[in-house]
Amino acid sequence: MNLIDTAFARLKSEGKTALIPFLTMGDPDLATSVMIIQTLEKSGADMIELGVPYSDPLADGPVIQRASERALLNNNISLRDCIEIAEQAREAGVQIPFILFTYYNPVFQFGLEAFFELVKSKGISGLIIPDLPIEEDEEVRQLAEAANVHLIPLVAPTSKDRVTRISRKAKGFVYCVSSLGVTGVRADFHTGIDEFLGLVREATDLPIAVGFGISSREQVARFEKQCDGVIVGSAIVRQIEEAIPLLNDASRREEGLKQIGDFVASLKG
Ligand SMILES: O=P(O)(O)OC[C@@H](O)[C@@H](O)c1c[nH]c2ccccc12
Repeated sequence: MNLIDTAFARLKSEGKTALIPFLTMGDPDLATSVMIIQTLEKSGADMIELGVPYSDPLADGPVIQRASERALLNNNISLRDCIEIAEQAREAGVQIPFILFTYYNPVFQFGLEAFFELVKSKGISGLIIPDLPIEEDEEVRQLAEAANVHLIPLVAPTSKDRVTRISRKAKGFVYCVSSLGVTGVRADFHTGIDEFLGLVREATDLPIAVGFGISSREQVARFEKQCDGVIVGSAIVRQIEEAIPLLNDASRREEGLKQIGDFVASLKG
């Protein structure tokens, strides 16, 4: 059994929807990332997407691009550092599942076998690689399966014809992208989003989660009816960005963490 499966099974029995925050690791620094992860769990996160900063985040909007730049410029953190953060958070008592979020290049550079050896031993339960299409993911999928790490696919409203093929191979949950374009807070979503979510629901027995552009309790509530999980990235990364002056001042760090935690708790309702 994988922590993601047990989390969704518990939430389903409670009639609840998972709140899944995303954060960029190493922003503003490694030690603070562990504290933010603890804060996210305390504030109601049911699992967390741990984002590996990357120099060319092609699918990311400005907020996450800036977070990646800060993490890479300030700390030049590596993929290994990011995975170590997951282990430190576990050692600090965080129980919720971790989903490592990385573009393919850092994994390829690291070496597939070595990557899954490391991931397996550090308590990572899921993996999202947004630029790895199913046509090229056979080797990664087999290694992930052997490491009991769920390779979670993305489906977009433009890929209706691929939903069935992608869902058939999916593990953990299916990530439904709510809108076209890059990540970032939005006022509204793709016009056909409701029937798209219905299409994905029909195509898989796995939980489905929706992400892109979600930043308020109202928007989370809107998707809770149709989805088993709601992913919030940029809105939370923006809160982290705004809190950096507090987080960097030891005497005001708790105040900064509370600011982030209160925002996440407000999404949970
Ligand atoms: O930031 P948003 O609009 O809340 O969307 C979630 C997103 O941040 C996270 O899942 C993510 C971060 N980078 C990505 C790149 C592609 C797909 C998804 C992502």
